[in-house]
Amino acid sequence: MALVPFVSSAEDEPIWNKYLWQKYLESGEISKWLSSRWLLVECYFYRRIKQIFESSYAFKLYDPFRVQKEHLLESKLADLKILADYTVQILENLPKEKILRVWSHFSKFLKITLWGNHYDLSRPVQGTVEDVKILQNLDELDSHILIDDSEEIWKTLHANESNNTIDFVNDNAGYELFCDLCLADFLCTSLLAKKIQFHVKLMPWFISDATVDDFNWLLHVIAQNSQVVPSFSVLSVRWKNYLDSGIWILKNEKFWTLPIAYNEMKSWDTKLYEDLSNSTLILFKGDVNYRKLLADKNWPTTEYFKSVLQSFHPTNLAVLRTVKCEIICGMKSEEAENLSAREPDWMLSGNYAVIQFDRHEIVKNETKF
Ligand SMILES: O=P(O)(O)OC[C@@]1(O)O[C@H](CO)[C@@H](O)[C@@H]1O
Repeated sequence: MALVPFVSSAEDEPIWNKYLWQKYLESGEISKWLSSRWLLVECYFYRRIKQIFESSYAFKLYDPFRVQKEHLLESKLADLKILADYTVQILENLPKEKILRVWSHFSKFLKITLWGNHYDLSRPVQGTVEDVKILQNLDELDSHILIDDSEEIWKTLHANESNNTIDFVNDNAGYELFCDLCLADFLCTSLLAKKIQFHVKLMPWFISDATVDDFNWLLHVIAQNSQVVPSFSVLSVRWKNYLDSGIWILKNEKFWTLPIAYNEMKSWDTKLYEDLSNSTLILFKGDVNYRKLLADKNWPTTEYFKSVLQSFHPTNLAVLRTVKCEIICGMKSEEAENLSAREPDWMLSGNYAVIQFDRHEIVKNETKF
């Protein structure tokens, strides 16, 4: 069965169809469900679901995954409260803290948002996501972080003093998004960030990816529970203030729901590439973003992160990802083989993670936007 072109008045239709046409020209045949690249087929599948609703009058904006996403967040409300209490307590004392302690908080918030990526509905265990108590088990989880470039990220943010713009390319709604917002709050309160842009999805995507509605709904849920959870009230007021004052900006560009690898972003969406180039740091979250950074290729596991990014170097960038599919880079020699011998499914289990960083270096003849 073929991946037929889209018939839609949506703004992403021409670019989707141009991409499918280009694949046809490259291979000489129409892309098919069973023989095309995994990334293309998966993205096409979710875009196709969107098209079904798009063409209906009453269900144009319907999100078929909303119930699942709401259920996941509701089932995690107790953990949200624990994290909210922790965040409020740390941030209240932050101005008095010494720099070394601020670093240790930074590293903790990074790890919290890293493991938040575990809560992804595209790979549920028997209909629900297997629970890990992130905050309570943070230190034990350290041995499962295979690559940790947190210090490099910290140095980069410090080098630019308090002038940083940070871009989050978010992943899952609900608990993971809540972790992202706690990190973002930490970055603003500690003056490591002056402005933060969140990039969420334009349409329901990979079941639990966050959309603008999910973002607003999360804020609504914590505001609604403010009476009973005082830390929700603190965060809810502060986060609304960040958004109202333009310190936090919410975006949902069409590029994130295209099947295009990031090394091709500059030619397919120059404006987005330019916008990201003005940032101090881009934080990519999750497995699919990782796949797009690596152009979904099976690189040698020891290949440098910088080289797998190919031509994608808009600015400093980092990826925080729990490992859920069989591609990875930047590992030490024989590390992957040793892990495979011990735990054959380590690349699929989501029990391992990476924090990888690429420092931006201006290369000769590069146009810096
Ligand atoms: O991007 P996320 O939320 O971390 O992961 C999404 C995911 O579950 O979906 C894909 C399979 O459909 C895999 O790449 C990955 O395991």
